[in-house]
Amino acid sequence: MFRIGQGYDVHRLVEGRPLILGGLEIPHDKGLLGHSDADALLHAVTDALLGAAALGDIGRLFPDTDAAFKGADSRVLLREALARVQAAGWQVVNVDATLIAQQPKLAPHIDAMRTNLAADLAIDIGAVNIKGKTNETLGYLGRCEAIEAQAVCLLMAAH
Ligand SMILES: Nc1ccn([C@@H]2O[C@H](COP(=O)(O)O)[C@@H](O)[C@H]2O)c(=O)n1
Ligand SMILES: C[C@@]1(CO)OP(=O)(O)OP(=O)(O)OC[C@H]1O
Repeated sequence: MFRIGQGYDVHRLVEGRPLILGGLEIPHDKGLLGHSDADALLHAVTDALLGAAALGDIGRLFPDTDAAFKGADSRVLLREALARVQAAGWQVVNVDATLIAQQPKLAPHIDAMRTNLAADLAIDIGAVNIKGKTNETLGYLGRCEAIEAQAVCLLMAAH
């Protein structure tokens, strides 16, 4: 049996924060604001996993009112979500994601992000795809006020 899940996240770009995406620190003059490290890509992937397994969403598992998650490494949150998904009898088949970022250019960092995601999801790098898009200068994404992530995930019954 197979199940599909979808995830979405957006975080505001501000000065004085590192830009963390896919578990990487990417050189940029601004970073994403959030309770955790604000890794929008990993949050969208986490929600896609949880969605496919009908296990709710990232904010229910890791509330942004809980001091335990302040400054949290989103890779740790993703691995914990994966453990819940696996405990419910599922394994990840593949993940595909899109990052909408007017700046910076993400292409040089895509493979390193895929490596991190593949490691955290315990799947082959060939089962992880990440795409960068600008927003053609339109709206708040186009004005570099935020970065958005969208993800889909396919799960397969483990047994
Ligand atoms: N932050 C980004 C945005 C885009 N790319 C790469 O550029 C290609 C063209 O993007 P458009 O938004 O103009 O369609 C896109 O397919 C990506 O390969 C990027 O690396 N980083
Ligand atoms: C990750 C959590 C928890 O630290 O906080 P944020 O970093 O603000 O991110 P968000 O995408 O709002 O997701 C859920 C949260 O509860």
